[in-house]
Amino acid sequence: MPSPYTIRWGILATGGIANTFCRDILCDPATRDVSDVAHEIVAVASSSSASRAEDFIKEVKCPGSPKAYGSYHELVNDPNVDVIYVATPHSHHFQNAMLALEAGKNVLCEKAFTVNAAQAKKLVETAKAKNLFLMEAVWTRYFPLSIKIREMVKSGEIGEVQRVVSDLSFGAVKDDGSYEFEDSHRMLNKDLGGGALLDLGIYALTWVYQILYHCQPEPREAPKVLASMSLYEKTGADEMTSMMLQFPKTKTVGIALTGLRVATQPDAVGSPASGPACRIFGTKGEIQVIGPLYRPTHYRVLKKGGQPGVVEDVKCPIPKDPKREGRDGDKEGWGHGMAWEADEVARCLRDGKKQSETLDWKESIMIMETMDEARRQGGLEYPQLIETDVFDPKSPLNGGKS
Ligand SMILES: NC(=O)C1=CN([C@@H]2O[C@H](COP(=O)(O)OP(=O)(O)OC[C@H]3O[C@@H](n4cnc5c(N)ncnc54)[C@H](OP(=O)(O)O)[C@@H]3O)[C@@H](O)[C@H]2O)C=CC1
Ligand SMILES: O=C1OC[C@@H](O)[C@H](O)[C@H]1O
Repeated sequence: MPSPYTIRWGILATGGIANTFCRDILCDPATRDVSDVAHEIVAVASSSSASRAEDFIKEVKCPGSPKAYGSYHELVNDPNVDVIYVATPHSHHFQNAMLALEAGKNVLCEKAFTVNAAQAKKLVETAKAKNLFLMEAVWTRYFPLSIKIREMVKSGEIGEVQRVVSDLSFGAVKDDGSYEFEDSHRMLNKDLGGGALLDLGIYALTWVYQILYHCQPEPREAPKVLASMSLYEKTGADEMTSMMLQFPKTKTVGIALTGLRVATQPDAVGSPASGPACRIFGTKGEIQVIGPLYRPTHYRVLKKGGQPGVVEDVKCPIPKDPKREGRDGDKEGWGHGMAWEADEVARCLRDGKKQSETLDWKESIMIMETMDEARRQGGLEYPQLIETDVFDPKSPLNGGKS
């Protein structure tokens, strides 16, 4: 068997999702039936210090001898790195991804891609000009469950799809109504691009887009957007955003909901008892996706005229790597579902592709435009430092060092 195409990752930031991502890409690809590509972590950077990067390398039990850097600048200039994973808060994505692209590095950037569409366009222009790969890390799109559902929609399994309703909301408030997060936390802090829309709303929109936009035949049309938003009185970040997307040519409608005060599934995350988090309505039936919509592992197909109570009920568990030690007492081993998007990056690099067909630049920009429009209607603006589309390698968001 030919050896897998192995890509060398540089990890930019050492927070929660960087940890999960690294553990996932260090799982044996065979556990998810992958043999054509593989991953290696060759460098990690923390804006705090090189010793924080060293600690992180130990935390994720990274094999080999990855470099530990105390600045993002050093990381992007490491000649051994093929691709940078940007895992900072939303506020930082544009400046950090530009830093990497300007240094000639391919980029996988966490969601939401940027703070606004103008920034996303600048990233794309730069990737194009420098002939580099660039992708927004919406991992959910690469789940086998998502691929299967898009195939069912395209093949007409539930007839013509007319409507999608999707919701990703956290009930993150205590009994006294105050938030479980500090106001300075990235979920609520406008300096870090906080609020429901950029953090969670992107997934509700992902489900609308991957069905009603992505499954359209070319040329695909952009939606008209009507939004309602309520802002948290203490920080001004959005705590509830509801969007209606109308695609006039196909006469379809998507409703994307997100919020921090009420939960999609108040009983338990992943519980079907609270009902599906996404409903895809077709003329011959319906597909229901059980949440959470960022990491779904369960869907149902209901057919028109079917026997009452008889549904196709499908579970898609995320493979674990039994050879890796359990995480935080998780005896099942590692594997959270993030490796599929990393496999896509590896295949694109191997095949010389600069963007992923599953979430291409045009669609990422369009989703940012939808969020811009929701923010315009809702009156949500972020500080100029994080809204600017002017790249500054010395920006405090890049660690302030040149
Ligand atoms: N795909 C998914 O399922 C998930 C995606 N995310 C996305 O990942 C990104 C990061 O989220 P998460 O890992 O939860 O965030 P964390 O706060 O846990 O980590 C963010 C990291 O960014 C770096 N950073 C640099 N400047 C700042 C700053 N001013 N304030 C805070 N952190 C800073 C820090 O790393 P260092 O000090 O090493 O530089 C920090 O550890 C977000 O875009 C979020 O939307 C988050 C959770 C899940
Ligand atoms: O992307 C995400 O998915 C999981 C959530 O817990 C997190 O807030 C968000 O950033």
